Amino acid sequence: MASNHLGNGDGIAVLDFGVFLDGSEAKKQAVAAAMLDSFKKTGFVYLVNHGIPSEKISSMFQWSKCFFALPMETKQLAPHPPSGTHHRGYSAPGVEKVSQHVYDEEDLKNIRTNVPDVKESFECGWEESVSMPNIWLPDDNILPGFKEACLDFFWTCHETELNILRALSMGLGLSPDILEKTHTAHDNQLRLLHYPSVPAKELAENKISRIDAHSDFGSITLLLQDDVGGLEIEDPTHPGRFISAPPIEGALIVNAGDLMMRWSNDTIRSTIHRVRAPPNMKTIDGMTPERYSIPYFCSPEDRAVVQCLPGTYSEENPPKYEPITAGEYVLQRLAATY
Ligand SMILES: O=C(O)CCC(=O)C(=O)O
Ligand SMILES: [Fe+2]
Repeated sequence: MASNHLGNGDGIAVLDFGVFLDGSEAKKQAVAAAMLDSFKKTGFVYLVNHGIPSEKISSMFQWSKCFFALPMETKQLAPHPPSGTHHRGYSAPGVEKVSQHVYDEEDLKNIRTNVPDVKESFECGWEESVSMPNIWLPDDNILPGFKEACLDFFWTCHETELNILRALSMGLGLSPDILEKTHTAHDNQLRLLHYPSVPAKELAENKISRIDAHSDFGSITLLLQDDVGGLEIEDPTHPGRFISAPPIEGALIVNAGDLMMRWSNDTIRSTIHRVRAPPNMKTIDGMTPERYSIPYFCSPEDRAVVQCLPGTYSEENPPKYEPITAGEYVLQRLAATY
């Protein structure tokens, strides 16, 4: 059932999640255990038969291409607000800069100017949210169907998220609904990402970046990528070294975020990852291929207090983190990205 893309015991496991969705209790438990094991070792797992229909995925990538192909002035009609804390709408290339725990304004400005992240993104959440309202193109006629497609995809991903959280809870030996219970407010974020074609040399020499090394903030992230490649994760056995997390046909990548790491008292890793030049890329006139990806960031509801779960600490291994509300932690990280 489990295989491994690196062909050894240390890499990211590739699991058949269909066995969890349809299997007997014993089979569910086996998938849950294998998933937890991969999260503990690498912070990542690949899932096939994850429950998101492949037609919906291709269609969402098509919508993403149509959106980013609009003229810049049109995309700017759904502008991401200047502050990182209202994380909705369109961000042009170079505007958002992902960094790892840098909060000083001056330092952030320097990082942003010296090595810009050459990507553009569109973020949305659930439509009725009052705390973080969506920002759409002002006229439905500009890209008819786009908003509906995003919202439909949002809810499809949410279902898969809940199944993954059940598996994780079971893996941790806890009641299957323990994590799900704090995710019913679906304060999640669907992100469409486009990495335009850029000069290969500048990317290879790190004069520009696609997305710099960072960990995700929330509980888990579901990540879909096209077949271009370039995603890398920090090698858990050699900090500072990165290994490739290549696209696998039909597979969803799931990675754990900082809140999951805190919840599990560091048993689960929130692994640093980045997007670099794709390996063995075919350039055209010195330019890289463009790349599209779709992350879906899952967060517990803002009020949820994230504290080490039963079974993850003991007298010899006390809790490493103070309890924090999810809202407080995520806002603190988001504020540093713009
Ligand atoms: O584009 C990717 O594959 C990764 C994106 C990512 O890590 C993020 O948006 O947090
Ligand atoms: Fe990420």
